[in-house]
Amino acid sequence: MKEIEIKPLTREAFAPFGDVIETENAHSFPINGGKCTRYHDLAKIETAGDKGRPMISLVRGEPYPLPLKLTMVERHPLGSQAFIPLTDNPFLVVVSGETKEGPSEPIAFRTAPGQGVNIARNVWHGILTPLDDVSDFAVVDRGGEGVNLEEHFFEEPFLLR
Ligand SMILES: NC(=O)N[C@@H](O)C(=O)O
Ligand code: NI
Repeated sequence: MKEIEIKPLTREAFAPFGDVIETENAHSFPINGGKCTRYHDLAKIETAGDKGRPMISLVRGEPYPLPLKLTMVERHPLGSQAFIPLTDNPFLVVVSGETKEGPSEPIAFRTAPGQGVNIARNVWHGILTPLDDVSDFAVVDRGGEGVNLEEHFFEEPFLLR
């Protein structure tokens, strides 16, 4: 099994796959008489297809142990998908590029406390993978008609560590 090193998540490294949702180095400005700071326009929500619309859900996820055997990735052809942690627990973000034969070798990131991600439409990714403890997330993705899930199972799994 080929091993993949899990790296810290950065906006730059994740840029080809979507957005990192965090306050660090974000465009921000005071609102409400200076009582709040707005970290503005951090991610692009994409909703394509018939009756496409953005929707917000909450997800409570069980943690996965590491090293993790990655057998598949998925993608959503009709919309983006954002995971915004509601705890300080880290989670694993796995993405793959696209080749003529399908997803490329995956890249694995570990979030810092509070970091979220918005996975761009049609980008191959691993399913939500909390680490360390049960974790809650706000999920912003696409509702509407049509099939918005495509899965790819690797011939050989990868070991993420
Ligand atoms: N289905 C769902 O809400 N999440 C998955 O698409 C995932 O990427 O975890
Ligand atoms: Ni997904």
